[in-house]
Amino acid sequence: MKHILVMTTGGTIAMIEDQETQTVRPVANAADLTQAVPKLAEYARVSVEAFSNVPSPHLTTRMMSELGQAVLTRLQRDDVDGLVITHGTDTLEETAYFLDLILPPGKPVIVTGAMRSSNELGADGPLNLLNSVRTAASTDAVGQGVLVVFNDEIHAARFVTKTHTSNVATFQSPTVGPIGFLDKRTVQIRHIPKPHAHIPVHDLVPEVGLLKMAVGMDDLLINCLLDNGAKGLVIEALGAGNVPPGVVPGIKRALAENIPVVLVSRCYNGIVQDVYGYEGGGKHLLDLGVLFSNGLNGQKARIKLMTALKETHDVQELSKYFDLE
Ligand SMILES: NC(=O)C[C@H](N)C(=O)O
Repeated sequence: MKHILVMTTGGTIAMIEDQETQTVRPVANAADLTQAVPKLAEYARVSVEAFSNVPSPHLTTRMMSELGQAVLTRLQRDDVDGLVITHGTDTLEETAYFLDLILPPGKPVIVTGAMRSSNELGADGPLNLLNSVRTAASTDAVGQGVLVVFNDEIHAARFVTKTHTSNVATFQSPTVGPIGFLDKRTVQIRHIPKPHAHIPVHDLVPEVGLLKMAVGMDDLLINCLLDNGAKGLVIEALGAGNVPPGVVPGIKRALAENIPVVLVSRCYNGIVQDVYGYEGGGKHLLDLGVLFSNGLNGQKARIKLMTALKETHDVQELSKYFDLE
């Protein structure tokens, strides 16, 4: 039987709803998670280790780096066949993608969580945990990069995103869909993710801003970030990758100061491209030296830039990371 290590970080999966106040708060012992699912023993020998017990909006980039190192050392152990990380759903996709970037391909690493706290009717944590252990113990999951298992679906970390504030089917992979699913009997991985960037760093550069574009915006916020030590910018552009003309001087300033600018779209589906040649259009931005994100959403492009900046500040070199997913 395979040995799967469950590392707990916190999140709603490790919370209970207070009946009096109707608010949700962390429980004392996150390790209780596995004890609540005796069926785990049918699929693997499971041990549990608490990394932290925080709601995921409290996670810092330093904690993310420390988690990355903790996961790396556990994966190097001969007696560990795979890892499941339980995590709050709010920033789950960022941690999953960071791990996907820094970990060598090999033993399965699954990230999961819950939308309903452990004592709520229809709590989804136990089944998500069981399905994650089943996936981690599956030979088909070996070498697929970090996966997110949620609501009977298996998603590649690089595309999955939280799409709903409360629904248990919140995790979706826009444009590409899930790579597989689970049913009562089987774990089915139906699509193999393409090779992706591997950036074997130990931590991230935190000073990377993420800015969403909206009608009539100018470069005020970009200048504010640059004046306050930003080392990189990710712009969530309009449509296929366009910004209002008033934003362009800020982008030019960033590039002149050797601050890389990465372009993603604020659209839920699709990728940014050099389609429009007008002032602030994708072609104009590409010609200025803006990097395109190859389908990542804003928060993931930010994680990639924060990670890649540990390796190089050279825009040409950085572009190689963004050519890959
Ligand atoms: N469903 C959840 O886990 C949400 C929670 N606020 C968290 O991210 O920690």
